[in-house]
Formats: sequence, structure tokens, C-alpha cells
Amino acid sequence: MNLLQLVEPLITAKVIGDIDIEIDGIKVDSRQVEKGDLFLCLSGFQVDGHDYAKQAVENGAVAIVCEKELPIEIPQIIVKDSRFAMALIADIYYDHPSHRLKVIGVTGTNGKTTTTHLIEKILDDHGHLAGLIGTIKMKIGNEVFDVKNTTPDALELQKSFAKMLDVGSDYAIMEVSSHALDIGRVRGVQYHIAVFTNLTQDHLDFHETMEKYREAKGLLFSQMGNTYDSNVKKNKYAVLNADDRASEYYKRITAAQVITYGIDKEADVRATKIVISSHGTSFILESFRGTIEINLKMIGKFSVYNALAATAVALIEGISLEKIKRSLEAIPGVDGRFESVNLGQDFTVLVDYAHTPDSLENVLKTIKEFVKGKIYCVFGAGGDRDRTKRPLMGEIAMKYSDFAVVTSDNPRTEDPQKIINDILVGIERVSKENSKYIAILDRKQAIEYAINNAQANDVVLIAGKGHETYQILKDEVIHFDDREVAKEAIRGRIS
Ligand SMILES: CC(=O)N[C@H]1[C@@H](OP(=O)(O)OP(=O)(O)OC[C@H]2O[C@@H](n3ccc(=O)[nH]c3=O)[C@H](O)[C@@H]2O)O[C@H](CO)[C@@H](O)[C@@H]1O[C@H](C)C(=O)N[C@@H](C)C(=O)N[C@H](CCC(=O)O)C(=O)O
Ligand SMILES: Nc1ncnc2c1ncn2[C@@H]1O[C@H](COP(=O)(O)OP(=O)(O)OP(=O)(O)O)[C@@H](O)[C@H]1O
Ligand SMILES: N[C@H](CCC[C@H](N)C(=O)O)C(=O)O
Ligand SMILES: [Mg+2]
Repeated sequence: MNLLQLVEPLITAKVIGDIDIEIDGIKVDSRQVEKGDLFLCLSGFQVDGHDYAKQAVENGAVAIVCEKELPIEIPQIIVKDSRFAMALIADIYYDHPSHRLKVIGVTGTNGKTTTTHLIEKILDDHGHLAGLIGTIKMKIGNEVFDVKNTTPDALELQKSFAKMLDVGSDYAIMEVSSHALDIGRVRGVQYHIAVFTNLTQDHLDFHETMEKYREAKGLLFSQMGNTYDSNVKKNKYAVLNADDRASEYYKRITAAQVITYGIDKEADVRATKIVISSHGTSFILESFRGTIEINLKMIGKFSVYNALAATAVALIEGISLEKIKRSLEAIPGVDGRFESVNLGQDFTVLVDYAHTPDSLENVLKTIKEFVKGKIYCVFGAGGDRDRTKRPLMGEIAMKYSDFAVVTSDNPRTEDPQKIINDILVGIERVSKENSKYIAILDRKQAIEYAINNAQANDVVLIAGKGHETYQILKDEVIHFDDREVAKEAIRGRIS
């Protein structure tokens, strides 16, 4: 593509050199640059991409986009904000792929992965080909790719949309993280439907305050643009959780048509008569398209919220209640979310991705609804992440479980014992004389401890890492899968 044409909309950019040249690709990582590429210098959180411009040139870059003039021989396009430029350039380079797909974005503290998977299942069952982007994987056609981030950067995102179009997808369903919204990874994406799950504490290391966190998520709704814009091929919809206070704010800042879902408050799509058991959750779904009984295999009130959000999306897309019911009822659950590890033992082992105070509380409350014995809660908290959630998670574990086993999650660059100590502050704040808890640094030993001590009818919840098959330590990433470790421990007990 001609570079002059590609950067034409960046009207305030200062250009050094002749940019009336062809580029063969765009890269943000100097190590991946190939002959003929345009290299974008991003000032990162760890290092500054500008320091790698030389390496990019050595690898064959023919031009760079940067925020300051650099001592290199190839043409430079100097912009105010190279992340902003990246979003714009990527959208143009891949020929506005999000305008040719129906993009459904899901944001919120908890439930994004689950809700996107439910929407994908309903659309696929209904003859659509939906691409999927999120925490567990990226799916394009029938191919599945590993992901580094829940929401990729603008370049990878637009490229993925383009690939989805190539394989004939008509929908892209994606998780939109608050980080992505905040640093502009999804800027320029045209959303057809934006979904909000909920807003509770997380990521205050990054956003600093709940208000800023709420505002970051709000960008998904405010950036939807004007519903009545003549360029917009279809109407735009904001699907909001009526039971979450933040929805009022999102309603105010969006021009999209608002469809609400909920349980406690009046809503366009609502669940009543919820019954939770150890095998599933049933409820009556009342909607603007009629009423139907749903029997989910997934467990818990939070699962009902996710099902309602997915239902609202499907109803907007004109899918009948009967078909939605059939799809939702067929879903066994999502990888690593309330996933049972069952080798025939007389107690229950559940692996779940709860890594926030709210999700831990929801999961434990759900288990309380059906448990006949005691609850063991094995959990930790991620390093280099919101520290203030740690004591809160400790308090919640003490409040809703009978035995807390505090351990390591992904310590990253932090000292794992210090993370545990932060959790113990919360535990000790609420613990009573007969409260039971233990701290075991090694996650494998912690899981073994809970499983070895569980009695008939008890539930062992292993929270925080869900589908993850690794553990991020200071200097290395090791293979670690809670489900495998739990199975081994159960086998050890049974034999
Ligand atoms: C804080 C944050 O968002 N960081 C993201 C950011 O990395 P960064 O800015 O730190 O990158 P960097 O390492 O400083 O490098 C800066 C630039 O130099 C370039 N570079 C670097 C080295 C080199 O040799 N050559 C070179 O060109 C890099 O390619 C980059 O362009 O850009 C990277 C590429 O897009 C992301 O992978 C990375 O996410 C990191 C891994 C991360 O942990 N992010 C978390 C906080 C995150 O974003 N999480 C949300 C989900 C949260 C949730 O809802 O639960 C997500 O969407 O994933
Ligand atoms: N609607 C919900 N409300 C509250 N908690 C939920 C909800 N749905 C799921 N959870 C809990 O949160 C955990 C994470 O769910 P899920 O992976 O769907 O969320 P997510 O928003 O994608 O998380 P992440 O921010 O890590 O991408 C689940 O394992 C469960 O414990
Ligand atoms: N998307 C979340 C995942 C947290 C999962 C937990 N296991 C951890 O590592 O903290 C984050 O990056 O904060
Ligand atoms: Mg997710």
C-alpha cells in the first residue's frame, strides 16, 4: 500500500523524507520487522519503542512513525501520539474491516469471557460464522490461536477482523478490556452491539480510582457514535445490566439504543423464579419477544446474568426465544469457569477463574446454595495487579468458606509471600477464634492440602487461574494447570 495515502488523515503529522513509497506490512515490534515494513515506535510501559527504531531499520523497515525525530536514514512520520496513529493506520490498512463485520463488544469486570462464548454458541447454532477474541483464545473460522492479551492492540485486532472476513465470518465477538479502551486499542472499531456485564473493584493499579475505571469502560459506549449517522449500516445497541448502578452512566453517554437485562430491577430481558442446584440453574425468561423457561447447565445467579446478556444480543439479531433456549441449555460451561474435576470422589472439586472480590463472593455464595459439607477455598492474587483487592478477597474467603487455603496465583515480578501477607491482612481482620485458614506458598501443595483434607460432601474451590495452563513467576513461566494438579491429588487419595 502507498504510505502517503495511508497516513493522509494524520493532518498534523510532520513528515521527514519521501513517503510516496509502497509498504509491505506494519510492525510494532522491531524483532518482527521484515523488508519493506513500516515500523511504529510506541512508548510502552516497560520500554520505549523509539529505542528500537535502529533495529527496525537493520531488519528492513522502509519508514517509521514516531513521536520525536530520530537519527535514522529512512523517512519518518512524526505524530503526537503513535498509539492513536496506530489505531487509525491499522483501520485504513486493513480497509475498515469492522465496518464489514457485525462487531459485538463485551465489557465489564466479570463475565466477559463467559458472555462472549454464549453469544458465539447461539450465533453459530443459528448458521452464522462468528469470530471470537478474548482471554482464552482467538478463534477465526475453525482455527484457534493463543493470545497474550484479552483485547489485542489495534494492529493485531484490525488484522484479525480482516482474517475473519477472509474466512467468511459475518460476526466478530470480542471482550473489550478497560486497559484496551483506556490506551486506545479499539479506537476506530465500529461496534454494532456493546454489552456491559458489571462494574466492581479490579485493576485499580492501572486506573487508580473506580470513577476512572468506570469512565474507561464507558468509552465502549460513547465511541459507538451517533445511531442516526448515515454511514452506519445497522442500528447500534447498548445492552446494559439494569441491576448495576454504572448502567445509568453508560445510558447517558451513548447514542445507541439501550436494551436492558436484569434480575432485581425491571428490564427488557429479565429472569424470575431462579432455582440453583448443584447440577444447574433454571429460571423464567421474560422478554419483549415473550416468555420461556430456561434450564442452564451452568450454575449460579451470575450465570443467569451472563445468559440474559447473551439472550438480549440474540434477540436484537432476530433469533427466536426457542432457538436461544436450545443453545443456552446445550452449553456445559466455559473452560475453567466453575469447571468440575470429577474422578468419582465423594467430594466436589471446582476450578474457577474468580480473581476479583466480587467474582469470589459470587462463586462462594453459589456453592453455599447447594453444599452439604464444608467449603475449602484455595486462592491467591496476581502479582503486578491491583493490591487493594487482596485483603478484600481474604475477607470474602473467610466470610463464605469454612477453610481458606491462601496460596500463590501468578506472582509475576512480586515476592509471592508479600502477596499472601496482603491477603492475610483481610483474613485476620475478620477471623474469629474458630476460623480456619492456612497459607501455603506453593500452589500445588495448597491444592493437595485442600483435597487431602476434604471429607465426603465437601466442596474444594480452586479459584483464580481457571483455564490457565501456566504460572508466571519472577524469572520464568512454568506449566501449571489447576485441573491437572487437582486430578493428580484426587488420584493420590483414591489409590
Ligand atoms: C500495561 C499494558 O497494557 N501493556 C501492554 C503493552 O505493553 P508495553 O507497552 O509494556 O510494551 P513494552 O514492552 O514496553 O514495549 C513498547 C514497544 O516497544 C516494542 N519493542 C520492545 C522490545 C523490542 O526488542 N523491540 C520493540 O520494538 C514493543 O513491541 C512495543 O511496541 O502492549 C503490549 C502489546 O500490545 C501488551 O501485550 C501489553 O500487555 C501486557 C502483557 C499486560 O499484562 N497487559 C494487561 C495489564 C492487560 O492489558 N490486561 C487486559 C485484560 C484485563 C482484564 O480485563 O482483566 C488485556 O486486554 O489483556
Ligand atoms: N456476570 C458475572 N458476575 C460476577 N461474576 C461473574 C460473572 N460471570 C462470571 N463471574 C465470575 O468471574 C470469573 C471470571 O469470569 P469470566 O472469565 O467470564 O470474566 P471476564 O470478565 O472475562 O474476566 P477477565 O477480566 O479476566 O477477562 C468466573 O470464573 C466467575 O467466578
Ligand atoms: N485479565 C486478568 C486476569 C487475572 C488472572 C489472575 N490469574 C492473575 O494472574 O492475576 C488480569 O490480567 O488482571
Ligand atoms: Mg475474560
